[in-house]
Amino acid sequence: MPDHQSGHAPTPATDPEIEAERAFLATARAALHTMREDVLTTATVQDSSEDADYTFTNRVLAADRDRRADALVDFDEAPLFFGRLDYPAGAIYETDPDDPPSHTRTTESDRVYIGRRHVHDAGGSPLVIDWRAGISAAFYRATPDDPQGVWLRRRFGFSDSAELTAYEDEPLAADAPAAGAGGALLDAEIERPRSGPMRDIVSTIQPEQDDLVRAPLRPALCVQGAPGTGKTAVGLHRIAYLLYTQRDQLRQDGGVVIIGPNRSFLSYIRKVLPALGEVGVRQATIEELIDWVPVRRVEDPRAEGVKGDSRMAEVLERDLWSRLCPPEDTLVVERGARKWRVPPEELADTLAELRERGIGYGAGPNLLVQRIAHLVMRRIENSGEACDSRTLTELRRNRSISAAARAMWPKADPIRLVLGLLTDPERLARAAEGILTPEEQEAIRLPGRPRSPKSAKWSAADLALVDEAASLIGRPDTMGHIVVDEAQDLSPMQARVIARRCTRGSVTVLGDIAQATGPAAADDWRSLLAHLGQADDARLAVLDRGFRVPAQIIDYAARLLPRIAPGLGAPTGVRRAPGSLVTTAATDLLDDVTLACRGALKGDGSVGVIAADADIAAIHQRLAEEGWEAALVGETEDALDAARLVCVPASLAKGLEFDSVIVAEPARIVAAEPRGLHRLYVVLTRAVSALEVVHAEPLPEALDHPSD
Ligand SMILES: Nc1ncnc2c1ncn2[C@@H]1O[C@H](COP(=O)(O)OP(=O)(O)OP(=O)(O)O)[C@@H](O)[C@H]1O
Repeated sequence: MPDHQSGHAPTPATDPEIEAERAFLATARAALHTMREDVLTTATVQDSSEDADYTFTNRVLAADRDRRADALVDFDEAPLFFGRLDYPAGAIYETDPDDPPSHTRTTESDRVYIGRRHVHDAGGSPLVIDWRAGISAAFYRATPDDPQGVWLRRRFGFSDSAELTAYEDEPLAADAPAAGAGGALLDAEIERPRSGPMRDIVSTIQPEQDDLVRAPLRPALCVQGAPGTGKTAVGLHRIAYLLYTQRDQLRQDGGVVIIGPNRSFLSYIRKVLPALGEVGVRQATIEELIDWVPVRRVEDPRAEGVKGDSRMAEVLERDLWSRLCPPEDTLVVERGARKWRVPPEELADTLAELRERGIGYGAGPNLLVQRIAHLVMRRIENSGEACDSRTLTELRRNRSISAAARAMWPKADPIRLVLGLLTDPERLARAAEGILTPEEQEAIRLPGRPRSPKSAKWSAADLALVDEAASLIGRPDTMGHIVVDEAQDLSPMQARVIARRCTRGSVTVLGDIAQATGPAAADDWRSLLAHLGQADDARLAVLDRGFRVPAQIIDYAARLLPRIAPGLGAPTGVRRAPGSLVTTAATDLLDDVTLACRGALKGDGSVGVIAADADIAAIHQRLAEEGWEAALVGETEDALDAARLVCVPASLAKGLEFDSVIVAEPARIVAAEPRGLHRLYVVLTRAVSALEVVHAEPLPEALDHPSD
């Protein structure tokens, strides 16, 4: 990172201002260390007896202590603070004539240091303020037009080993010291070469992003953003912010989960929240969230489209409730020497009345037993015999009554229910009549003739069906807040999976309609939000400044937009990088991809080679033969950490980024799937510095001859 202060002058290593800031950083680090030691040495044992309750309490207290200590770990590679706000003296801190001035409270100004976590000294005075605190918002939002009381904003520059090396001042009030043109540290941070997992952006969150990060828990927030506009970054920082402001409520409500499109992506983002001091957030794919059965099959796109359609919810509901079976015979209950009879019409009425109450299917059998027991008890009472609660308990356990209830309201298992429906054409035809066409019914049959859940080859789309069935039978566990990234790919049935888990409507939805590749993906946010149960009051926000991709590359990829998302405008790249885009007509694809890699590896940062799924293994092998250590995304979970050169199947490129990207044979990426052009748009927008498109076949027409 270049050294700059107040414009573009390099900061001399011996600059007394830098020395003073470094000394303060060392003080803050030492104070954080002491805070952690204090937590770790806090006694947690409440009672040393063997009493189970106390043992449990002790365990909870110890776990809480460990969590708090984890959140106070200082990171070698991340600076403890990254910014400073100067206010006129007395504006922030109360002045006590007995207190001598300090580094944060000088005679001219009150200084607020903004960092990853709160640090205070032994007397409890703040040294560093958590970026999520209310006062820190001005660091991200204050402008000369709206200084929010701030006199001067200072940003710090750090080396890779978190050594403070530079600062840059931005005067916000008219009487603040003037500075030259700033922004170099910000630009340098945004352009820093990429390698390994995603980093946090806490020091450079932009005002439009900050507005979303700090948006309240409700209403639901939906962010449409072009590639590289910071949606994922916003989602992760928003989680950290919400946990800071409403940790207890979120924990009580079931915690926070972030849902990403696949394991490689989740591995890519895994370090961001811990770097922000948040260690307990679950990161899962939607399949992991609803892992009813192991997924062993990739669904055919046509079947996936039908299985993901919300009409399947109706089919499942109809099939489940068709299991109710009004009795044909009179129920006879023997009790001692007497027999009590309930005719089938009365039992059928009871069944119908329960059904109309809108209870979950799973609650039915018990309630029905109770109702029938009551019917019998009333008969006993009418005969003059005195009954009490014991009579009712005894009747509820009566075998004839439970057998009748079981026959009328059979127990249901969600996995077996879906298995039965998708393997029995007649049953499916009954449940889907008037809802699915015969062709659609045919398309969603499970392959083979599986007899048991174990022998069936389930797909991810089947999981959402099982979850829907399970939700008709019982209630799933709910969560305090759910962030869904790449949400444009959710099928309506998957959206319903999420909707029923955030019953308080607390959800953040991030995505880009232009990047929707799922066969059942929505074409617009309003309809997806309706499936998420947020039709009425969700806030829909747009991010359109692209931080990842240089403008030249965005313009090139945006040629596809009129075809794939006619309503969406092209994003604005915040950087121009002349020469960042090269297209190479290859004579031999593998040779030319190899050549492109050789060139890209001469630069800094990561190199991603992206090709159609069917082609990537051959490319990977060829690069290995060249003697390069190339990782293959999808082969191991941490492929992105394993090497600088990474091969990526097009279907796993979503959400990832590399300094240089080489895209091999776009036409084959397009041809590989129904939404191939959308996939190509994703693939072309992964580069931070340079993109080389290598093609032996003609380029897709939309790219070669833009229609606008
Ligand atoms: N305010 C910022 N300061 C520095 N870097 C930023 C900022 N906002 C975004 N970035 C960087 O831009 C890149 C793209 O961000 P991110 O992955 O969050 O975008 P996205 O909108 O989710 O992209 P995609 O649609 O491709 O998944 C990341 O490297 C991120 O760190």
